Amino acid sequence: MKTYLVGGAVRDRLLGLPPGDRDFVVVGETPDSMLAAGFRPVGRDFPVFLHPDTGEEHALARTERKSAPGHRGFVVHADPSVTLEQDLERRDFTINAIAEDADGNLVDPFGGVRDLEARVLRHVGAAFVEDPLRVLRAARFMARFAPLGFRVAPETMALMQRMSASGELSSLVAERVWQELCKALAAPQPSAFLRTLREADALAVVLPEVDALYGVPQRAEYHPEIDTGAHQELVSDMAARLAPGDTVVGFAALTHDLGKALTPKQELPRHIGHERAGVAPLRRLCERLKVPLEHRDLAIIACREHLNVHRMLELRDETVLELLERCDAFRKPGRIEKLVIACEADKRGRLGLEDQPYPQGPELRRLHAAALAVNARDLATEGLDGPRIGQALRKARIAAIRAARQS
Ligand SMILES: Nc1ccn([C@@H]2O[C@H](COP(=O)(O)OP(=O)(O)OP(=O)(O)O)[C@@H](O)[C@H]2O)c(=O)n1
Ligand SMILES: [Mg+2]
Repeated sequence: MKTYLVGGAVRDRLLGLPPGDRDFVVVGETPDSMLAAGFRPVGRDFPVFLHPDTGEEHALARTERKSAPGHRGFVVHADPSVTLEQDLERRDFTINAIAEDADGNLVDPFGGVRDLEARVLRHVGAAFVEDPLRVLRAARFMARFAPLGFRVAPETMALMQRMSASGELSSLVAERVWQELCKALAAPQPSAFLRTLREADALAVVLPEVDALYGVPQRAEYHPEIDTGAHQELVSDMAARLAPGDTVVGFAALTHDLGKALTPKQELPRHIGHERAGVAPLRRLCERLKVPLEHRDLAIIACREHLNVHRMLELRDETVLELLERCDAFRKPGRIEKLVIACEADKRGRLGLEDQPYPQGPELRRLHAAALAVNARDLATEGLDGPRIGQALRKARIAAIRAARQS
């Protein structure tokens, strides 16, 4: 069987990055011969099979890579006459179109190694336009590779702009868009995802709520030199630095200020009420992209509460408890940690404040731990019951918060 390693695994090894999933392409086989060799099929529309021992994905060489509405992946036609080169020709980027045989020899007909060395993300050929998702893929590769010095080739950017103008991007299914956004948030520089999509005129199509922040001035006393769009970029990159790979924190950091696009447009805006105004566009975005509940819930909390967390040191003990209650922090204790990091990213994601400490974070963690240590069972043994136990619990928690603050 003629099997080649292809795509991300070859690319990342050549870049000296740790290996991720391995994808293989198989030449000269049919679905039947794969099944006869013990491979297991994946899905219905994919000529992709799992290796009987390793479980790794093996795709038949194919000449079409169209995405179809309603399908998560490609509708493809594979037949045993398709050559390796024909398969590589229809892939997205030259750096993803390098194959490696079992002896470690590279097959690189489109100059992928050269582009890796030159740090260029370049489309392979005219077939690039077959899948509009590739505009988003370009952006998420930039989130990962911009720190290594990569840029998008001008001819590829021009093609991406034409793809955006064609309107096809709006036909992408939610799951595929969310998957690319998630990969960008898990990368070291999510801002490069946003910038690449903006340059390609695609951000307004796939994330209009996020796009709306560009051109909106920031509150003057914070950093008048940049707009709210640039602020969300800095905050997203800071979140990626403080919690690498944590897309729940990353999504909350990205979306915490969506409301600023809706607060009155003044020359020196104060954005009063933006934390409440942001919830509606955030919910809309989450519904459209079918954002998982854990991501959605933290993002809504961060949006509504980020100002309270920043004001943490001045809040009354009762208000701290209310903040914890609104975060559902007693039933979901892991949440406060993530909220704190998203808020820290907001504060430190400001020009000149990158290396400043964020004392509100440790303080909220400490008070949360103190309030969590009070439990209803202890109160029940004091003979309380029903609604009185709820009141007693709140009182005891407020007392615990006060004691922790004074200690
Ligand atoms: N729309 C797409 C999706 C995938 N591919 C090809 O299929 C390979 C594997 O796809 P995938 O695993 O999604 O991407 P990787 O490049 O492997 O990146 P990752 O490291 O995220 O897995 C890609 O390298 C590329 O050659 C493509 O051409 N067009
Ligand atoms: Mg891969």
